[in-house]
Amino acid sequence: VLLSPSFLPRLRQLSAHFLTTTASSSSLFLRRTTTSTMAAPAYASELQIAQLAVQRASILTKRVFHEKAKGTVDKNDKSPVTIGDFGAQALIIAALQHHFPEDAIVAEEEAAQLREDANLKQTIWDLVSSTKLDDPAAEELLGGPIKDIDSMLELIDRGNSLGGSSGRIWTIDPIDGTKGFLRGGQYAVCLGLMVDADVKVGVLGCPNLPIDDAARLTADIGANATDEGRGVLFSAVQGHGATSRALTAGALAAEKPIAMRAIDDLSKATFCESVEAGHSAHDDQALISKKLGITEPSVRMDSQAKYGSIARGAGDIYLRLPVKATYQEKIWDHAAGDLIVREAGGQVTDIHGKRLDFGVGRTLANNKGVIAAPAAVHDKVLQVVKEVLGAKQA
Ligand SMILES: Nc1ncnc2c1ncn2[C@@H]1O[C@H](COP(=O)(O)O)[C@@H](O)[C@H]1OP(=O)(O)O
Ligand SMILES: [Mg+2]
Ligand SMILES: [Mg+2]
Ligand SMILES: [Mg+2]
Repeated sequence: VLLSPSFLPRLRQLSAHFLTTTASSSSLFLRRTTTSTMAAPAYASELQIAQLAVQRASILTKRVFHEKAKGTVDKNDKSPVTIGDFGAQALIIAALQHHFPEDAIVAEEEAAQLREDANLKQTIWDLVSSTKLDDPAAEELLGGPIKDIDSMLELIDRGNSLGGSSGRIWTIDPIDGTKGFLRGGQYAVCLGLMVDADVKVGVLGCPNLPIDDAARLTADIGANATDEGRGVLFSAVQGHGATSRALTAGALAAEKPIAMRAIDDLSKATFCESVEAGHSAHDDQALISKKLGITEPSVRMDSQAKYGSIARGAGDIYLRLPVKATYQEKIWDHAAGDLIVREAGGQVTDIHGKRLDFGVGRTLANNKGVIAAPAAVHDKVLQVVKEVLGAKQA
């Protein structure tokens, strides 16, 4: 068994785990857990690697924003994609490849465009090869630097899995909310692990959200702020709750459990939605909010930062009603946020009340729209969504 190929990745995980616990802490307890027969918490290794990988990729995105003229290039679908998206995806996949080489990966970007553009490729390589966690043990745990420029392209293309309903599949959105990122507003670096289509681990890096979990969402969230007091890393493991911690440039900061706000009076709820009117139906959402008795205007923000924000009670409800019947949501836009909200005491469904189905490929082909709310009031919100959308069809 020890020499079988399938045991090798596990062996690497175990030795990696030992390395962090001994290198980053002198705690006897931590060291004992790695050597005794005590069971490690579920997905502990996956969670730790995912958190550090997202943290390292977040450093790269911040560097792109601050150091570069944002490097916007056109993708075929005309969405803004930056050197940050490619660079962050390369760094995350490098860490996954190092620890879990047999896992499949569904990631948003692909390297085809870089292969044809030597300048762009070189710009991204310069960034990727010089972005490190400033904690040497943590950086070493992620496998250190990528070998060369061709390896970087191959790593980016490792994210081309078609997804599916069986086995271990990671999903990555290296920059979610590219438009928010370009505006200096909200965006998220997103990573989730699904096992047999069930999200087991979810991590969201939100460099422009306030660190303070108690900061309520306001209309100018993240606008033109400095980095001071900002940057949060949300995480969840299925069955083990959700947490937040400050996003750092090195080792992981101390974590705090997070929970959705208990709201018995829906009129006091804060609801959030996309900035982009093309991504969700602002008019329908305004009507639903009004019917729920909410008098405050919605808080508009880009990316899965919305999921993280409601999970920690900074807001309460996230509505994403379809604009076009044909658009299929992508799994990387929802996997981590779905788990984080549900582990914080929320419920996430589509507009028909169905849980999001991550097992049918790269898109959520079996779902339309998203409704995320505290579990106790989700049914009420769903009922109003159905009323409003039903009335439109009638
Ligand atoms: N027509 C659309 N409807 C819903 N979501 C969309 C649509 N077009 C793009 N998106 C995706 O919505 C996400 C951003 O959501 P939000 O508006 O909540 O910030 C992005 O991942 C974006 O994809 P892309 O990254 O390809 O631009
Ligand atoms: Mg995109
Ligand atoms: Mg996205
Ligand atoms: Mg993206």
